[in-house]
Amino acid sequence: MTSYLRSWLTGAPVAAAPDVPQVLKVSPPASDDEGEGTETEDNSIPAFPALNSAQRAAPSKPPRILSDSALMPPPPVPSLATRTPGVATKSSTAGSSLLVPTTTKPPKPSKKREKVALTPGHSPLDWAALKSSGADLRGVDTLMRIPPSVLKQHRSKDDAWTAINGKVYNITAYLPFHPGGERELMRVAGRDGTHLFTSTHAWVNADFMLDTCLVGFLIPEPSTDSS
Ligand code: HEM
Repeated sequence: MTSYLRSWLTGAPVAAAPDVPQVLKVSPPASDDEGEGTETEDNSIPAFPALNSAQRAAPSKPPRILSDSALMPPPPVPSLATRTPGVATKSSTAGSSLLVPTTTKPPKPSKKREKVALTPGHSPLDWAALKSSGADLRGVDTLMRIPPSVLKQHRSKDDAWTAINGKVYNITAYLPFHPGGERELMRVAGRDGTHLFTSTHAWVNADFMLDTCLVGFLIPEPSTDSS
């Protein structure tokens, strides 16, 4: 044993040492999957980049440094503090390109919709109560076919009709209940008020609000041509 250690340390050839077990060199199987690999299989890891690759062939160059003119210009400084919501900035290079487009529109200097103080007993709830009270708000017995010439005859405060979306309503009873005021509502008396009505408040359901005031349907003026 001592002679074996000495020869191992000094590198001298080992003399016959029958008491020392032989170290066997065991090579692993060629492939884990196949188990029984052939001894000729090459398991060496390829060089990366490959020895015959273009990378290796190309002479190594230092990284290209861009000149100022080749560089992308820096982004403009956003002028958010001075920005008015919904208003585009004057210069497109002064930060507006960074701003998210907005759907908010600046308030239009349009005509103000005047809210009218309704007299006591004329709230929307009072109107709903009157509608369902069974009171005659039409003033006619049957629904009629009404041409514009007939509609025109009903344009006074005591007898006001108007046409909304092809339906003719007696708006006389509704006048004091109208949140926009009697005067505004009287503008459509005796004529087709569809356009004015929709452009003022398209969300209002006239069909429902005036259902008990329906007097008929607007028809085109019958032709006076006798031939
Ligand atoms: C004949 C059918 C009409 C009905 C049933 C009717 C009904 C109403 C209702 C329910 C409101 C309140 C809406 C709300 O608070 O959002 C209102 C408001 C108003 N209406 Fe009418 N309306 C009629 C016709 C008209 C017409 C023809 C005009 C104008 C020419 C008009 C002008 C207004 C105005 C200015 C308001 C604004 C009041 C506010 O801002 O609160 N309406 N109307």
